Amino acid sequence: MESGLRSVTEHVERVVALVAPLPAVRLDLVDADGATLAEDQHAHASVPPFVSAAMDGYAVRLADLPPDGAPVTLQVTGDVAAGAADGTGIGPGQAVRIMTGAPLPSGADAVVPVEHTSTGRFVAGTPRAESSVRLARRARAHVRAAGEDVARGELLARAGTAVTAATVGALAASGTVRVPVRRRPLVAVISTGAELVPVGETLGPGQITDSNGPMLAAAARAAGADVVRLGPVPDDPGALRAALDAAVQPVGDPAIRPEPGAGADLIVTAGGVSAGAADVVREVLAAAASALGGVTDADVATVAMSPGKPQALARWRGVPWLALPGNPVGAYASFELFVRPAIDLLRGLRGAGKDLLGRTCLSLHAATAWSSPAGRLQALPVRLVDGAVEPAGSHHSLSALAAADGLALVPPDVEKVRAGDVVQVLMLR
Ligand SMILES: Nc1nc2c(c(=O)[nH]1)N[C@H]1C(S)=C(S)[C@@H](COP(=O)(O)OP(=O)(O)OC[C@H]3O[C@@H](n4cnc5c(N)ncnc54)[C@H](O)[C@@H]3O)O[C@H]1N2
Ligand code: MOO
Repeated sequence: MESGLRSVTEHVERVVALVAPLPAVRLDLVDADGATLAEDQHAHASVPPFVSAAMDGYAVRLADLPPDGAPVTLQVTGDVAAGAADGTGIGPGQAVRIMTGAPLPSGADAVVPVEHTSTGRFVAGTPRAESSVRLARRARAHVRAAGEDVARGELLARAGTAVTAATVGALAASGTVRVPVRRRPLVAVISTGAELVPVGETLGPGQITDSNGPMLAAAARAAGADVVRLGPVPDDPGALRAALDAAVQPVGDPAIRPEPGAGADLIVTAGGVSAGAADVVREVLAAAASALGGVTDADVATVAMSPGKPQALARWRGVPWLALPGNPVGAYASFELFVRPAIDLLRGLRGAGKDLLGRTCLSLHAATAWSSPAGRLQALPVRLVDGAVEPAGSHHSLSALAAADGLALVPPDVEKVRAGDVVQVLMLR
């Protein structure tokens, strides 16, 4: 480790100490996708709720069908469509037309698919004309038992997992209406820098387009957060303080943000955190002890990583604030290493805050050699080639990041990665 630098692991620990899971709220299931379950979810009801047909065909009594497979002619006494109420029953020598998902008539214990009967096929929209059908016993009964898909009381989804489309489907089917969840956190993204202009605006001399703001907002959304974007703010402490205040103002839809007075749950700034004369984040953090207030728990550090060395943590009016460096690749690497774990923790995801660096790494072989700075964890944009990885471009360039499939995380004590070495890769897509 380069002397005087804080390890990435220690910085992650400080991030983890700054944030806590959001409180659990009850949301309508249909609004809960993307939120995290706060309690295990069990099926309230069986799926299907009744014994039903698994095929379009005829409901029959196996006792009427010779075990040797010889065909028989049965009298067709009725129709049962999906959605029909119970009531139809069959007796000896009888069959009824039945559609997939319809309740099996009392007395029936098998369904013979229509294509294996003398009827051949049903014509949609045409009423039943046949009064009898010839068919034979099949190997399978084509009947779904009640609860075959989901048994009442069965564990369907665990606390600490995200509500996915599949979770919504399984819970809706089994009678869940509202769910206890931790909602998507609201992350305020603020880019700082006098040189920045918003996307789409014409650049004047010395100006560049704010790319960190849109990039970090996209990354936060992909990590399961909602985002409010502020700035870019100039290198003026008053302007930054105003943006930070705007971030913690109540915002949004009360249906999904039920706590009264809730603003951002996490603030992320980019830029202004290193040694420059106009480094506005440093300036606002340094005023922590002054009468201006707002900032508490300020913690400025140089972290043993490359890129992304200058970092800071604080609270703004109580809300956790992660200050990332302005260099775009450093800002992105900092997002993956520090902001994503904070979002995971706010969401209350299982395992969040425990093994943060190991969470989505793959062990992959290096396809070529590259060097890594002594004493710093290297976060290098890499691309996949035949299952191995190589640098995606020149080390700290945005074009390399755009081409990258992942970030190779090379430990501080490794200065040379050789072709064939195994490296840990945080996958980005
Ligand atoms: N004397 C020293 N100078 C620097 C050090 C140091 O230790 N001593 N550290 C360097 C490192 S490493 C980094 S990283 C940068 C980080 O500095 P800041 O966080 O203060 O970032 P800025 O100075 O505001 O910007 C750095 C760079 O990134 C561009 N930038 C900033 N914001 C955006 C944005 N939203 N979109 C696109 N590009 C952005 C900015 O124009 C600068 O080129 O400091 C080094 N200097
Ligand atoms: O920390 Mo800076 O992001 O190395 O370039």
